[in-house]
Amino acid sequence: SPKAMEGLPGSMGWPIVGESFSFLSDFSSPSGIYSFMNKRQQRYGKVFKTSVLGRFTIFMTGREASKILLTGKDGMVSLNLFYTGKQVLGPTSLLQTTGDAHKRLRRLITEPLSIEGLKKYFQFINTLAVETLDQWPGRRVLVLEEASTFTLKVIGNMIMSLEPTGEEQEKFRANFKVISSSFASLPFKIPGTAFHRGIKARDRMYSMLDSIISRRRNGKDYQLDFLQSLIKKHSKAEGEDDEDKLTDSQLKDNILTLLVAGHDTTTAALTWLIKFLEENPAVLEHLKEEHKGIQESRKGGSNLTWSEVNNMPYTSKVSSMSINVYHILLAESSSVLVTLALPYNSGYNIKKGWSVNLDVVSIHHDPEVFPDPTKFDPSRFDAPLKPLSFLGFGTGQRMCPGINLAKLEISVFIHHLVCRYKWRPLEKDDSVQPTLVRMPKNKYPIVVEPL
Ligand code: HEM
Repeated sequence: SPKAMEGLPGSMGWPIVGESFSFLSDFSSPSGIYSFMNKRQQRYGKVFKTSVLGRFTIFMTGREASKILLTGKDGMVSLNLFYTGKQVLGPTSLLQTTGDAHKRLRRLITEPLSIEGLKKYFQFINTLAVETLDQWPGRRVLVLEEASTFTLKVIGNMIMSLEPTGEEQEKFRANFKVISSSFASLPFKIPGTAFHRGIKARDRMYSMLDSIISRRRNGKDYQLDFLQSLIKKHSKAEGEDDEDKLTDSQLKDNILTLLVAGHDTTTAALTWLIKFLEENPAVLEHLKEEHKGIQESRKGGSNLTWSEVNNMPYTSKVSSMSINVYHILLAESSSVLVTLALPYNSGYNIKKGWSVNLDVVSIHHDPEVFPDPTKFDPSRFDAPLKPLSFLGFGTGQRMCPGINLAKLEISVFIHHLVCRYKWRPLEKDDSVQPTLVRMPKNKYPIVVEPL
């Protein structure tokens, strides 16, 4: 309550609405919530309290704060999802577990996301990128929509061998979109609301998974995908009591978790990158040189190979750069599970149960690490960075397990895009959607021509 937070620097704003209006208006502006944070940091320092979107909360920034919240002892904080997000994802989602249970679950469900695990999906991703781009010339392309379809088809295929076209794919996409838009909706579960539609779509998605799981178990269907390996290696047989194995509910909750955690993030990263390349011609030229070089050094075959995609140093820096400048996830929101001392010798404690946000945007603007923080300069990744200064994929026990997949999808797509096409935007509008994952409001419309 505001009373418990008395004495802490910061302001709770107006009764009920708190500081939500200034938060939301800064959120949708091109500079994002950085201006909200920056104004308050100037006034109160690196730790301040506020009241936004119905939550009394603390924002902290800086590497010391990240150390406490991200790399501290496991079980000190848990992810602070919205009520609707928790309900939609289900109680056994990786995002809702902490401590040893989190470690165990994470080991089981993220196994196929290792570099070696991804190798067998490379050809699918490569062909899909070529086929997607073949459809781009000669029409108005909404990059955000196209990137969304591409990343969803990739993950649908990896998880359950969904074909990129057909009735099953359409149903899967329709349900996923409804689930996704209910994730941070108002918490009213009555017919007609986004939350109610989300729960219904989640139930339909789970029925679809139930029937696939049952076909796989009784041998009517066999595929070399993520679901098959989970069923074979890690799922509980009836009556079995092995903590290291998953029940069917855990399996479904966590498949949905991978879909939700991996989709909007990769879609946004790919879209921002394409936008930034067009706005930074020198970087685009340098990137093209890397990719043309790869093409020219190929003897005979014209297809991108697994070893080539793992050797694109400039592309890797450019991808990190776009995440660094354009912050896909702005803050990490946690609930504190044990009382912790606030950093920077402030003398205050954060009490058990409080909500704390790590402001990642300000960390990425730290002039001591990034002297010209808004400049699109991939050479900033030439030398190793100071620990905890780039948190685009988080760090510590909860560091993003999808980092290799995201980088693979982006590198393959960008390779084919810059080798074969040029593009220009149809509108100049830098506004962003007021959503959890930062995306361009106009979906970045472009026209494309073959080179
Ligand atoms: C560019 C794309 C992506 C970005 C920027 C991103 C970013 C992040 C960040 C910042 C976290 C929180 C880390 C922490 O708390 O320290 C996270 C967690 C997570 N990400 Fe990603 N992610 C991306 C792609 C993916 C993909 C493709 C997948 C999987 C298909 C994925 C699955 C997850 C999961 C399951 C978690 C939760 C991990 C846990 O709680 O242990 N992400 N991601």
